[in-house]
Amino acid sequence: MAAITMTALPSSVDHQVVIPLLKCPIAAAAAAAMIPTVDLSSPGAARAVAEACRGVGFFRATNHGVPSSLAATLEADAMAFFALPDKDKQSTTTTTTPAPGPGSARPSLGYGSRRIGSNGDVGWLEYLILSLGSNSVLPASLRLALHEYTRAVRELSGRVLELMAEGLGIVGETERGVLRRMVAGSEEELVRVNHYPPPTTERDEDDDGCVGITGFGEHTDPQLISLLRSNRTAGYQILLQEADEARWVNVAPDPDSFFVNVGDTLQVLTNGRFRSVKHRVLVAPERGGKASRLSVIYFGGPAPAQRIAPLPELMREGERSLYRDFTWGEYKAAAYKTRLGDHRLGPFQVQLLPPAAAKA
Ligand SMILES: O=C(O)CCC(=O)C(=O)O
Ligand SMILES: [Fe+2]
Repeated sequence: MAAITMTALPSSVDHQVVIPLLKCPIAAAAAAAMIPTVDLSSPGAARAVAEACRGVGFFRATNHGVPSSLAATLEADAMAFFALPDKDKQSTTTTTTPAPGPGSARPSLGYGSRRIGSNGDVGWLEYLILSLGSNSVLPASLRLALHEYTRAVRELSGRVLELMAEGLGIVGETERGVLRRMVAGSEEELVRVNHYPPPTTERDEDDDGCVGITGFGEHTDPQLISLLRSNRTAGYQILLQEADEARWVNVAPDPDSFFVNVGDTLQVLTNGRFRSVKHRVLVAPERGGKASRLSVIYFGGPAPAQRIAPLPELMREGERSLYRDFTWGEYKAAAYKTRLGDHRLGPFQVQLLPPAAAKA
């Protein structure tokens, strides 16, 4: 097996943490064709969004209407933040919330490095995680940039949720807002800024190509929807299900687009018609490469008391729910007690999912 020796650490924290190695998957060029792209301004957008969510659970959204200047400003401010000394970054925690203990029902808000959640997951990254409703002690310009950016991305998320509903056949001015309304004003919206410093490594190549290290371990996102934008540094991968085989596929970075993920909650709300897709970030040492990956992800979740069950308007006669009833609060509590890669919907499932895209 190939070996990677880390010779530079992104932070002085936790030198003992051992970050797992990963094998690189198939070449990005071959993978590009497998990632659906939806032009959100096109008349067929609702149908295309639904098709992508049924098949892959993931798509690249173009013509999304979020001004590129907002992302550029945020990116510059976030990079400046991550370049601060560790002690300054670590003092950036939310003012109102104490750190959660192991197995807690909520993520630790504020700055983090290497450790993801409280159950032993680690990755080659540092990050900021903020609840849109919380008070954080961030440098003023970063706070403003995040505010402006998330305001635009929230709006985009609402539009995409409407397109999803429409693509599922829920039409009518009011009716198609069913998913959008679950997220808007729920106070369960999070934004996460991830910074993956370039590793300085010695690497070997094995027969299948290179290996890298875990930036962010494999998982599905628990909320309804996630919208990700990154800079030009590669690393994001999704697990593509093809017939009986699942394989990791590189998603070529595209700072002009948003990448939309179906979350676990949306899978349940659609009774398995839409799929939450497993994804991860691999940090691969490119020879001589010094580029950091910076990504910003908006997560849209419902209110804690929201009942999560298949939407009645979608259910065909005689169709049974694949899941037992639960609330978002219950799911969140269960999800944050697990490891990243666990099948978190498993304990809520009462019937196996049919093969992807088999349902109309
Ligand atoms: O940072 C990335 O590119 C993706 C990270 C991710 O999947 C997450 O934060 O849920
Ligand atoms: Fe994720």
